[in-house]
Amino acid sequence: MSLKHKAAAPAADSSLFDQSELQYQSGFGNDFATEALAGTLPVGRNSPQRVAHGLYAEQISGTAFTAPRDVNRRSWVYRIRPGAVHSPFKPYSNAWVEEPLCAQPEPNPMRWNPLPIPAQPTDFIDSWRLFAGNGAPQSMSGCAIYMYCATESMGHRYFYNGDGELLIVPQEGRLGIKTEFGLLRVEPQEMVVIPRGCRFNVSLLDGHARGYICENYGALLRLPDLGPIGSNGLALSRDFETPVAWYEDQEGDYELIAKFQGALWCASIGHAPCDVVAWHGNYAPYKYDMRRFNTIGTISFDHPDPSLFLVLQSPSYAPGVDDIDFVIFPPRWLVAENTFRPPWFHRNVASEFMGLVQGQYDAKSGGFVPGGASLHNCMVSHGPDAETFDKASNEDTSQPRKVTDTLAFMFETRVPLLPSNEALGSPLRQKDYYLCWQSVARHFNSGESV
Ligand SMILES: O=C(O)Cc1cc(O)ccc1O
Ligand SMILES: [Fe+2]
Repeated sequence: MSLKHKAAAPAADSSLFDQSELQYQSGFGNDFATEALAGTLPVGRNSPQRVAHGLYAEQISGTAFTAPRDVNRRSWVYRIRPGAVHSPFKPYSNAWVEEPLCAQPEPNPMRWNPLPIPAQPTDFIDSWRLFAGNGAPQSMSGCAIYMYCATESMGHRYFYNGDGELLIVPQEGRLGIKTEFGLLRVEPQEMVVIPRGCRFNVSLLDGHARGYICENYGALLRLPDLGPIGSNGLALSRDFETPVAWYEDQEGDYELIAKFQGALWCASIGHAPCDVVAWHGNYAPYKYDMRRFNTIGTISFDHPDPSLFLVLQSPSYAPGVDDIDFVIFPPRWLVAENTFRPPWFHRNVASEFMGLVQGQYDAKSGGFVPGGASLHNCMVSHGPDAETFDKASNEDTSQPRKVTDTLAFMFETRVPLLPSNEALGSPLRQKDYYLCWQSVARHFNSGESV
């Protein structure tokens, strides 16, 4: 049953995001305080007997009440109506959540072409396609990986995800995102994280939009420790941007769609859900411009492990082992001498789902295209294709070389990723992907040392 509300996006929506400078607060996981109406935030307490301006106080907890202070995340929001004011949720069926994961995945490398632009008008929420996943919302560990390709703004439809936080990586088309915590405009080369439970609405600012989503059921994404790198480097805390308070005060026919325990639900709601006038706390959406990543690599020899490209991690209970690593491969100098510079041939206990936002990835001469994806599961052999291998083994490594105009990324997971049946059988799947290694030549000569 689809309760899809066909109301068009209010005209004001696109102009909301037109402002060249939306305001953001800086710093990863900071304790923010922001008000759209001066004098709203209570001073010295969270829940006064009566909140200023006749608002309601509501706490949104993203971690256990008793989580250690350094990982404890919660925010207090002061809103026109409490979140509970909506009609009961009813099942909302939509193919993308019902799509099963393959129970018996094959140990083959896999690669897909980009999702085409849908022929039917499709908004952000209806456009998700499940590609792979592991774990389960019920155990609060693991993830699901989707790709989206949408042609319509969400209008009066809002969404929240009770199963996990959403890491969204746009590949084409800017997104204007209204959230309970304020407005975000996100463009390709940026990424955005919407916390579990946060209500939001996506407008398309460029006609259509395509990208990747990692739904994280487990521990909240955080910045990694830097160890011997020191106090600066990789993604810098100050470059993470969280919106300032913004609210809509509209009555009308709205829909609130929820994802909860692997199913979609829909409730009607008589007002626009982003009615938070002020908030404070450290549980809120944030975006990050990946062009700001301080990429660190070797200045001597050898190709380091890609953990050096880690932006955010969702830690597991095993020390040093993450449920999810979000890793990026931005433009960078390659200077390693007497080194095979691109990614090496390898097999990895972790499972690697990759996407390409722009340009060419340095391990592949073709086939891995912007908007496409690849999956190299636990211990599946992969690495540079034959052409890349030949080129890199003959490159003059006494000269530095710059890798430019490129941005690839990887969702790397601790447990194997089960591809969806839809992804396995999709016409987008490059069934001939394995061929890119079949012409890797035999050079063995027992009489020569190099
Ligand atoms: O292309 C890949 O497979 C991702 C990757 C990149 C790299 O530099 C080293 C290891 C690795 O898995
Ligand atoms: Fe790899």
